[in-house]
Amino acid sequence: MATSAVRTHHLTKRYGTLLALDGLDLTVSAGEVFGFLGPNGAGKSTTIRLLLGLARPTAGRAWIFDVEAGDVAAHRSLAYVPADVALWPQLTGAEILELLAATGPGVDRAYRDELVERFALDVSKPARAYSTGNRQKVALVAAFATRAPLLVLDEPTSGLDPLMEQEFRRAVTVARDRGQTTFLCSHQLAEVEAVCDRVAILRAGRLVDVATVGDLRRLHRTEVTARFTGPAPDLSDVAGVGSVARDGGTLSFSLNGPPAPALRALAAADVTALTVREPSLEEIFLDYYGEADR
Ligand SMILES: Nc1ncnc2c1ncn2[C@@H]1O[C@H](COP(=O)(O)OP(=O)(O)OP(=O)(O)O)[C@@H](O)[C@H]1O
Repeated sequence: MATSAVRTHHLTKRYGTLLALDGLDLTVSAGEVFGFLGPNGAGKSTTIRLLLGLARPTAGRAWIFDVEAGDVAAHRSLAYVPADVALWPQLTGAEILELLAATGPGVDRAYRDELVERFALDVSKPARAYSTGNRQKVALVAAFATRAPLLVLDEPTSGLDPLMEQEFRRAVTVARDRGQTTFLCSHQLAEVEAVCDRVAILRAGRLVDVATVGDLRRLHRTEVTARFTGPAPDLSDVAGVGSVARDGGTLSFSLNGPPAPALRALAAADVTALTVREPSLEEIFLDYYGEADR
């Protein structure tokens, strides 16, 4: 049995002179929830199109469960939710779910009914009457109800309200419990942080990092607050310490790298309370790209 759900080797896509994807090497293990992040134009959708066989690579290769991406057989293993869901306008939600069930890799009808309830989807309406969020719900219900081993989700929750976002997270967890793999492309960093085992960060077509959210946090700055009595600890020239701010008996600073030098400096003062806050994925993302790139 294949242990990788998605594998790419030097996957490259060029549009004229633009290098949209530059030698991507990636392995997503079967059963993982994998986040695929990057600012606009980083090459995320290009990667997905290559994985689905909707575009041909300029160089390199990609496999879905060891089947060449683009091979019709690869489609039997996956369900896809595009960023812009287009549905047949004259068909009702229920008819569309039936149509997708007939063409997809098998469907769990009982679970599909449960998802329709959970996502509060009125399947009696024709698709032309659906809002963006409702179209997205139809595609999500259809994908989550399949037994496809791989779910490829491109910005699947951009139109969903916070309640539905919770249902989405729940459905991803159920998929993981069933052993399905989720490849999730998203700008909702809190969502990625909540559901993903690992994340890949892409920038200008190149892979910047692949790591667990925990590992990323450890690599990035932590925010430290220390309350003290007596003279303020001297943190000038302490390795890794930056953005020091003092407000009366409270000192806050950011810390990069090992905490030992900062702790030694704090030990010299009478510290009464210490809080250490790990960065959110959003802060890590901004560290990589800077505010201007968002
Ligand atoms: N068919 C195309 N022809 C020419 N250039 C393209 C084409 N498709 C994508 N590009 C370019 O390739 C680069 C990567 O685009 P892509 O859509 O993969 O980015 P993305 O990471 O999905 O961005 P977003 O978050 O905005 O969806 C961009 O510079 C884009 O303009």
